Amino acid sequence: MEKPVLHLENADIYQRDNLVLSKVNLTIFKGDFYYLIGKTGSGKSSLMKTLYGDLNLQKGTGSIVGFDLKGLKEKEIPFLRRKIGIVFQDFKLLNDRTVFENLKFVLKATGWKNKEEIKSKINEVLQKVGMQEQYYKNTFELSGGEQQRIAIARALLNDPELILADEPTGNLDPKTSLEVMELLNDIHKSGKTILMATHDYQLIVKFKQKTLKCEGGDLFEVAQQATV
Ligand SMILES: Nc1ncnc2c1ncn2[C@@H]1O[C@H](COP(=O)(O)OP(=O)(O)OP(=O)(O)O)[C@@H](O)[C@H]1O
Repeated sequence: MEKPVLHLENADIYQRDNLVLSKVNLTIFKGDFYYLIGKTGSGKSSLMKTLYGDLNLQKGTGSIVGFDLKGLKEKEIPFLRRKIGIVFQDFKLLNDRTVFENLKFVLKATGWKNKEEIKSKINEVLQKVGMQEQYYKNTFELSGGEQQRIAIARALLNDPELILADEPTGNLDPKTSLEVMELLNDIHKSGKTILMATHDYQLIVKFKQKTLKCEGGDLFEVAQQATV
């Protein structure tokens, strides 16, 4: 049987000593797209943080892109993060450099050395997000939507097995949110696996996907019509 990209079994998600989500069971296969919804404070970001190694998995079992989350060692985290692409609400770009330098920084930090290969990879991901003309700009010169496109390009650099997007449209106006969502939708259609936390009901209705909900300390899958 095909190995899942992400598998959690009876996983307890903690913030310090607080149990945020209990006994989470979740399996995501290559090519899946899941929304993660739930009220403020219901545990979406805590789950995401556990998945990218920012919070420890203390109880239960979990594997993600071939890494065992239980007992994940500090030194393994950079290697885990090379195999997942992370997109944040606040973009988290380096604002003292250009678009090109932001992307080059990540490639260099993940072992890329050849100048031509670096240039060609950066060109490839910028083309995917429709930003190839803007490579020389400082990131602070870009609009929010453009910054998020660059953050998505950055997430694609190492051809990740899974993209974790935590409220990627949370700082964007409704029209720009739709454009960024269209981009994520295209990336999904090209074969990528995506888990996206969102509050944005407009997007959930327009781009129907499987949906997980955090509520009352539980995580469960909901039918489309029950997502409100
Ligand atoms: N750094 C922290 N230390 C302790 N508790 C935290 C921390 N961050 C979040 N929490 C608590 O964990 C619980 C879940 O928060 P979390 O940020 O995962 O929710 P969320 O669903 O992502 O919310 P939002 O939609 O507002 O981003 C909340 O009760 C919150 O107060």
